[in-house]
Amino acid sequence: MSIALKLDALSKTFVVGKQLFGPPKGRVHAVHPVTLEVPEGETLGIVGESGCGKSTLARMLVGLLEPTGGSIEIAGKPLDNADPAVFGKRIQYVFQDPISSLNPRKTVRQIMETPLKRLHGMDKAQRDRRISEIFAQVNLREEFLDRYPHEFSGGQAQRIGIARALAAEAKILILDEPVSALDVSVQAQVLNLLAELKQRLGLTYLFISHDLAVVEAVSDRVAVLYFGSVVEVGKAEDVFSNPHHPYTKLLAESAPVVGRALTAPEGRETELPDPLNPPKGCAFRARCPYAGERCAEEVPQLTGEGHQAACFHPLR
Ligand SMILES: Nc1ncnc2c1ncn2[C@@H]1O[C@H](COP(=O)(O)OP(=O)(O)OP(=O)(O)O)[C@@H](O)[C@H]1O
Repeated sequence: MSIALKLDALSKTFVVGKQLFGPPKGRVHAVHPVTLEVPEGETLGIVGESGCGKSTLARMLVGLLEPTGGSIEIAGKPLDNADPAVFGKRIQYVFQDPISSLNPRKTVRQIMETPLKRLHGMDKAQRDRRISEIFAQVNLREEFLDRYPHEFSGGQAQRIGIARALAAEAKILILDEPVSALDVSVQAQVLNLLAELKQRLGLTYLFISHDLAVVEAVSDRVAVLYFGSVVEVGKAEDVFSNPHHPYTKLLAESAPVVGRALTAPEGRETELPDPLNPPKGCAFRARCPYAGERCAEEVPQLTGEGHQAACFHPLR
């Protein structure tokens, strides 16, 4: 199977509190070096609490943020220093909040036309034909084309967001919490549509979400992010039913109540460490019931075949 997306030691550090004179106040390692391969046609779920680096990772993948280190390859071609249009044709982003991610001053037709003109140089007749084709694929009526984003329900607006991403003809979509702003009944419709499009168009998805139940249902594999690092990766059914990393177990036990604070064993921290003052060793150790001396000294790396975890005391 060929590899759609390959990340090699991809990382992002933000410099915060820049001063005119003197050193910056600090650095936030939002994404530690991440190495991952996503085979063509796979849905890779990415889960983790707020602040663990999901959006930073996703933004680097679509060229919205410049990586500090490492590289991104799509279908074997590096994307280093690529033009935004090159990113756009290879990988597209579907945003969490569909209505506010669409330009409120443009009609849906204008929104759809932009990528067709800019990325594919299509003339008017070609654009009209392509827009009709895409609208049929996402089950939207063409009469919607002359309306503005605020005239739509959340579910319709998310279909428009998906339609816009399809217009670029990219084979990889980053779905950033694509259904979490929608009513439960509409969530299922949008997830079914995404599944159908993936089959029909041979797409590869990165599906980012807080909602483990949704991620488990839609993903082939899952990567668990903690404090900017992938701490566990494996087949979706294995990762949640048989977690190897104590953090994944904590996440799985906290599901499916979205937004509920994670619980921790008595006497243990419940919060993420301070990103400006990261701990030495394993970033999860203050919350971990199994933490020992080695965890305070060394950063565990991903180990294992297929199902991998970055832990000195993995659960079996
Ligand atoms: N522009 C920035 N400057 C400084 N720090 C940043 C910036 N963007 C993100 N961060 C920090 O990087 C870390 C990762 O943030 P990120 O938004 O990627 O997490 P997330 O998992 O997507 O969170 P959420 O689910 O809330 O969107 C956090 O500590 C955050 O405060």
